[in-house]
Amino acid sequence: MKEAQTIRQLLPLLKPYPWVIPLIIILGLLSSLSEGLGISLFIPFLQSLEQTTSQSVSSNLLLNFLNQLFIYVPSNHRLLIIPLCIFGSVLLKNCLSYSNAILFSWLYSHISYRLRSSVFKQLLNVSYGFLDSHQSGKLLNTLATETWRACDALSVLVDLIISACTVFVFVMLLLLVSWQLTLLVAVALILISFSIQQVSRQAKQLGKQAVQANDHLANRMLEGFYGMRLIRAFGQESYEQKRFDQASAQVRNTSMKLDQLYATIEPLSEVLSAALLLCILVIALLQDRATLPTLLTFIFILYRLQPKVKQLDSARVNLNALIPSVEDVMSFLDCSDKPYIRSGRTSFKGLKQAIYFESVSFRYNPLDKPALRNVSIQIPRAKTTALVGSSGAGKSTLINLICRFYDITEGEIYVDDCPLRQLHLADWRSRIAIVSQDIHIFNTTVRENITYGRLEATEDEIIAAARQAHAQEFISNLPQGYDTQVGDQGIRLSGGQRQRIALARAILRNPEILILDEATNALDSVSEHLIQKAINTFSQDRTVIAIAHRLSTIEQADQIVVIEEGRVVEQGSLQHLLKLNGMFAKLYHLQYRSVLT
Ligand SMILES: Nc1ncnc2c1ncn2[C@@H]1O[C@H](COP(=O)(O)OP(=O)(O)OP(=O)(O)O)[C@@H](O)[C@H]1O
Repeated sequence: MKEAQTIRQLLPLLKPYPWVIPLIIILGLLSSLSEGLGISLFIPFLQSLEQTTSQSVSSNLLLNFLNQLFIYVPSNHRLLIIPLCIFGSVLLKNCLSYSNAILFSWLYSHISYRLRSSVFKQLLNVSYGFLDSHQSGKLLNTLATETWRACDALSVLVDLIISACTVFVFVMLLLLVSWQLTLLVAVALILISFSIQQVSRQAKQLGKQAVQANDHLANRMLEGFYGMRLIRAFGQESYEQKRFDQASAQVRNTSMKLDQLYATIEPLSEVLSAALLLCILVIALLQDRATLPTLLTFIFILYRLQPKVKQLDSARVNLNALIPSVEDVMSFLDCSDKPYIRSGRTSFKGLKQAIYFESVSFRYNPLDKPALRNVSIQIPRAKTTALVGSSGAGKSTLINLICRFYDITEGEIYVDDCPLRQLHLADWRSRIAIVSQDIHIFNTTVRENITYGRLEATEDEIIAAARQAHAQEFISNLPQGYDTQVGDQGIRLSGGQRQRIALARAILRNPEILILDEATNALDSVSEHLIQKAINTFSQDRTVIAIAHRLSTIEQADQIVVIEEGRVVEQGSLQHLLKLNGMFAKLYHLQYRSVLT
């Protein structure tokens, strides 16, 4: 049964609360029992109307039990006592159902919270390699939509359990009232259930299509957000609108089909059930085996059973439609098939001599060509190392490996004499700050953006960092100073201002190793001058690794590493490399000198 498979997948979610589902089942059973008892009490009540109770000794266990209940109640009091008992059981049933609903809402909110948190944690921990190979829209859809749908599956599961409890109790009652009629009902119910099964199969198919359509739509939304400038600049609004509408139409069509499918369940179930009820009534009356009160009670129980069976069927169909969402979230949370960057145990006390690359090779994917090949370099402490090379040479890859965003495929990186992989990851990264060209500015205040470098920094430290990054002046001219909201991606700031905020963030972190990925796009000369000045002061006595695009960085570097097609082709000081008259000298004269002339 597919439902059983889904339930098994949902079980890990329930693990932290092992007592809740048994409690829900017990409450569900008790509530069904009290409802069943309330309905059954109509038999002695109707019999007392006929005033036949005292003489009736039936072979029916249930009837005898109910008669025994009121044997000591004088018949003229029964008309009052029995309705009171019926009311009592209705009251009890509703109290138990209410408790179950409250318990479930508690469980639902706790589990959905845990699930969202686990999905986000997975997103933060899984290796970049995994993220690279998945579309961000798909990941966003998993986090934003499928997580909710997976929680809905849990809610449907609980509906299923409660309905199953009620159906179980009511079927037991029916058996006690008349097993022959119950058998007839059972055969008919199986037939009804079989027709619902067909609907259920279709629902699962549609559920899969719905997940795909949602993934696709989320992708289009993301592309729309991030590509907004490009779309407008290239006048592609109508093209993008068309692509978005197509993705949106797919979502509309699948969700409409799913809704239509859900809508068929109720009428289908009701028509088949009505036919069933009428058949039973006719058969029972023709056979004249049941007394009228018993028959009425049987039909009344059956009547109350109908919505429960319908609920059970809807729950099964819904559960099937939600299986793809559960699978999507569970497979994302499954740690066994994903790469992770594991932290080492050695704590990092500070760089003493150098970072050594020893015959390091790396490829992003096993089938890709290597991004770094057999790289052996030394990055000495408290010196500036400039990485130079043409686009796609492997400079950023080298930085990625130093930050351990990826793990090397061959060779070893040593921090002094300790392999990088053995260092405590958070320790190591806490000593690094990156000022990169693709700065991320959070949509919050200037202060929060700077404080991201060190969350516990004091106001004075924040201002000092901003001053050092030459950002204090423009920040104090902003409408609310440090409390100014900078907009999405810092849209309300200029490129140079964003860079200075990013620099202030790095300065506040007070890193031992500073990684600079210099902007290739030209900033205005004032901004560039200010940023360069700030970086120069800040770089003193720090280990700086710079992907160098500016002549000044190259000229101030203690060593230059030239990378081409993943290999280190030249290495040494500026003078040494110029004397070699090789690749760097060519690049230097062509690219950098031309900047001066
Ligand atoms: N996430 C990735 N997945 C797969 N391949 C990648 C990834 N990032 C980079 N590459 C590939 O690795 C090689 C080196 O790229 P890298 O980004 O290190 O170059 P780079 O020297 O920093 O270039 P640029 O100066 O243009 O930024 C390129 O062939 C690139 O296509």
